[in-house]
Amino acid sequence: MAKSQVVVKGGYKPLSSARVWQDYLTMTKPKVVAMLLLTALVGMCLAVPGIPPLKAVVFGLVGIGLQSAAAAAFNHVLDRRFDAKMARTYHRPLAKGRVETHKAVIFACVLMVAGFVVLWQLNALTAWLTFASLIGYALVYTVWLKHATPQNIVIGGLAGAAPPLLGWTAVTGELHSHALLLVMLVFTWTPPHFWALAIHRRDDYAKAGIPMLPVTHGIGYTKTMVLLYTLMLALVGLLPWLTGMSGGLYLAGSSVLNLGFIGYALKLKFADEPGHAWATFKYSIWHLLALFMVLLADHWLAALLV
Ligand code: HEM
Ligand SMILES: CC(C)=CCC/C(C)=C/CC/C(C)=C/COP(=O)(O)OP(=O)(O)O
Repeated sequence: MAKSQVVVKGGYKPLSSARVWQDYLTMTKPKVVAMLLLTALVGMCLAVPGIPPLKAVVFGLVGIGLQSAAAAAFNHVLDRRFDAKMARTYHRPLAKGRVETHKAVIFACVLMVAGFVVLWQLNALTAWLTFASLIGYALVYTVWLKHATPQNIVIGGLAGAAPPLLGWTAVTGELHSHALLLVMLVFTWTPPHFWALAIHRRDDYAKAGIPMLPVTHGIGYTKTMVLLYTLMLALVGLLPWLTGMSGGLYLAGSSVLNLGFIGYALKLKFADEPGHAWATFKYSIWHLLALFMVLLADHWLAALLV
């Protein structure tokens, strides 16, 4: 039976085109890419005093979005056998065999090339840095780090942390220390974001033979690491204010958000209850969304006040 067919009474029926579209969309990890684009957009806005140029915003978001989606699709291809072993991922299009591997590879390549060409219209620096992030996630993390060390997501997290810098260079064509501060924020946020989920899904990762921290070092140790990284995030979170990049609104907003994250991590370590690791993971997503909104609000407030 062709993989694009399903068994029905009396024969086979092709998958509906809506289902096929849905599968290709799923391969791009749309919610993750949306969050990556938000951090890129904030990087673009913080790079200049007023509103960034429309061409840089549109081409930058489209290009970074296409390359991120390509990286996610490559991840689906390369991880399909591991995805098939985990309850969270066994229903994915490639793991289930609904999309054939060669079609997914072509899809990812088209997104990758299109994204590169779009970013090239802006500047070579952004095109190459974004491509490096794609390689970092799709190859270095997915193929090697993920299966090699429990520090996989710490090192691999650099690719996911890059979009604020990519947004910044899309607008200015140059690297800037303030853009690197934004990268540091996402980089420090990633371990508690992921390890909270990995605690919740520990048995899944063990079954698939993936050496995530709760599998190799135990849940108690991972909870300690989550707490330490939330404390580190609170310190890194002070840097935008200490360096004069952001003002009082940012300091107040980020402090509330970071203290909230520390609160979740403390409860996870010292007063855990069923479902709290999952709640901590969910909080991490709202935390990052709100943190970048606060950075933006603070930046525009400063522009209004001068
Ligand atoms: C190496 C770094 C990272 C790892 C290993 C990781 C891992 C994961 C995993 C496994 C999920 C799926 C959870 C589920 O079962 O629903 C997830 C969800 C999510 N991640 Fe991450 N993540 C990383 C970095 C990032 C970054 C940098 C961002 C954005 C800036 C991000 C944003 C999100 C969002 C928005 C979701 C929710 C998606 C949904 O609800 O479908 N992640 N992450
Ligand atoms: C060009 C650019 C900015 C690239 C970065 C692209 C990108 C999609 C980064 C997000 C990181 C992420 C979702 C990791 C989870 O992978 P996983 O394999 O551990 O999770 P899974 O088991 O859910 O697939």
